[in-house]
Amino acid sequence: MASLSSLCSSSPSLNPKQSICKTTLNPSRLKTSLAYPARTLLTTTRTLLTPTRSIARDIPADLSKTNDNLPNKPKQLGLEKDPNSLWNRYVDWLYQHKELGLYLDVSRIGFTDEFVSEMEPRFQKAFKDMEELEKGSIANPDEGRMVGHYWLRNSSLAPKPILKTQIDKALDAVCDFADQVVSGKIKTPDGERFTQILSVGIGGSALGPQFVAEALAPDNPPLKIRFIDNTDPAGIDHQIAQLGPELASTLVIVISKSGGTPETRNGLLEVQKAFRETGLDFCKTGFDLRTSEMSAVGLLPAALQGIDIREMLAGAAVMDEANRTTVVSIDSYISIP
Ligand SMILES: O=P(O)(O)OC[C@H]1O[C@](O)(CO)[C@@H](O)[C@@H]1O
Repeated sequence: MASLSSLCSSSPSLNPKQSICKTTLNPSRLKTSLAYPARTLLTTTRTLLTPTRSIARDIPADLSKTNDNLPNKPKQLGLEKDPNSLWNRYVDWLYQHKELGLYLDVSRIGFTDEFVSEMEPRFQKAFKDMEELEKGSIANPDEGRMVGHYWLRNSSLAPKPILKTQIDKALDAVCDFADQVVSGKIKTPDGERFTQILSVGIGGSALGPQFVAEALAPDNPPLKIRFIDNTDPAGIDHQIAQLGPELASTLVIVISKSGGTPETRNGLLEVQKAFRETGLDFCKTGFDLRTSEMSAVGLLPAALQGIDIREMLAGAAVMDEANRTTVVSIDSYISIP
């Protein structure tokens, strides 16, 4: 059985030197660190903060002064008012992907048929560029980087066999680690199950996991997740205070693609301090990754919440397939009968 101490020292699958994405795509690495409490001498003195009320709620907006009342406002082409035209436009422009149960209604966006025609060459260029990206073209010339997001969803698309192997191995490692945490094989140093995840990261290193947690996590996930995604000291204190005694069974995940973002480091230092103040050690391990919601950065928090990440990837691959169209027209949309 994997133990926490072995994990903290050198778990082979999580060893930075064996990172999949680090050596795969470019030297710039995303670092994801895991930290665990080492003791449960919990004597927190932090108190919950009283939520403040937004001042905007106290000042009613004057809705009589909308843009519609401004003189000389140019008529926005493409915004139909007639109910029949609106319905036809809806029927023409509603996108539906039956397998995914996805609907996208762009009919209320104020573009005209002429605009769509004018943009056609640019659409075609975008489709071509996407095709090249999937094949491994350099998308970031400064850093000589390929963009492998599509391969994460379907590793057989990776342009080199070694990339495929590395992607598959990383996915296995994430699944294995998450399974062991969720099943309780990997425990806190006191032999308790982990109950909480605290994700520390900012901007792109927080938004994907936040979105997935909101959209896909079960109502009662095996581990609940919370985020420190800004530098607001009161907000950080609030997150830590809300953990209460469960700080002792919290798995901290620190995400940063550069590894040098001051805000993320501040968050990490604050969490470390909270551990220290409550008598908990903050032992670290880490692995280097590429930044993408569909890389370990997003997959690990998702798997720890009980989300079937292989299914999530399969769904994304189906959406990728749908996006490989080269047609932007009402003909490519499914009409409402
Ligand atoms: O992932 P890193 O390197 O910590 O960088 C985070 C920063 O990168 C961005 O995600 C994109 O530039 C910002 O929103 C954020 O401040």
